[in-house]
Amino acid sequence: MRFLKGHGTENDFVILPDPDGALDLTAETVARICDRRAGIGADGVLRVVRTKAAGEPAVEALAGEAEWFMDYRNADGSIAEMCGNGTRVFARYLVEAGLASPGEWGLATRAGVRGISLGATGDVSVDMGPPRLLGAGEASVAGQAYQGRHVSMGNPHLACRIDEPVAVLDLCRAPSFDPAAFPEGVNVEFYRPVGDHHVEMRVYERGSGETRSCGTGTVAVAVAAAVGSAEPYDAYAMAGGKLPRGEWSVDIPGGRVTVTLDGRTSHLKGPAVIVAEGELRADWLAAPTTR
Ligand SMILES: N[C@@H](CCC[C@H](N)C(=O)O)C(=O)O
Repeated sequence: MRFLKGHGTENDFVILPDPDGALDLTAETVARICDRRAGIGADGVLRVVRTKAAGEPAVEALAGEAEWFMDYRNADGSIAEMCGNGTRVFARYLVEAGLASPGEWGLATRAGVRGISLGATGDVSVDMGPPRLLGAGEASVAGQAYQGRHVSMGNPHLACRIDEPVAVLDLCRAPSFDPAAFPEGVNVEFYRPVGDHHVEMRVYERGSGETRSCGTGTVAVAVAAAVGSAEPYDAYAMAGGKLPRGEWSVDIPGGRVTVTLDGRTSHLKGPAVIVAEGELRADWLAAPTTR
């Protein structure tokens, strides 16, 4: 099985080209590939498949709008709706492989079609769609509770503002949250304002643990920071289309991205790097997991 390795602000992925949807990619195989000691190691897998061959009727219905589908899997093998950094890396791969042209085009995801904009080299910009503010939530780390905003970017986020530098948080263990409020699980971000329209952030991702960056999380944080505490939580949830405006710099452990909110939608801009390519051995793939 051919693979490539890439990252976007050190959120790293194994890319599996599967244009015709021939791969039977199980959760166990994804978890083995993403294992950082016994596999290649990654925060997730990006399966590159033609939208018409996605194998999921809701995605195949997008084939008229987007030639390619990003089938994103978390490191534990679970399936997620969206991955912001993944869209940039996926787009850079398609262009480098000659499967798409520099310019503007749509990419299918489980959260819908996302607008990609990129040149032959350099940063990739993605129209991430309108963030949805869904109310309040709470996460706890080492017995300390933090209040946050529930933001949907197609996938669920809980963006918690903290007053201390994000570096001091102990994210060796998953933050706890109310499973009744987040039945599908949640990606938990902690952010602190460090300047005008500038925040630092760390994230504990559903299905992958702490990562060095999370694109959908950076947008969720920019929205939470823009809304601040001035508005009651439900006011934004109920006010259709009343989204904030402004450009935000979000510092994550893996670098910096720019998030632009224009009152209607959100844009994420940042780097995307293809690092390596190779072949997964058939005998390793076929062998049972040994520890
Ligand atoms: N790292 C991603 C988000 C990946 C999915 C997430 N872990 C989930 O389960 O929702 C990003 O860059 O957005």
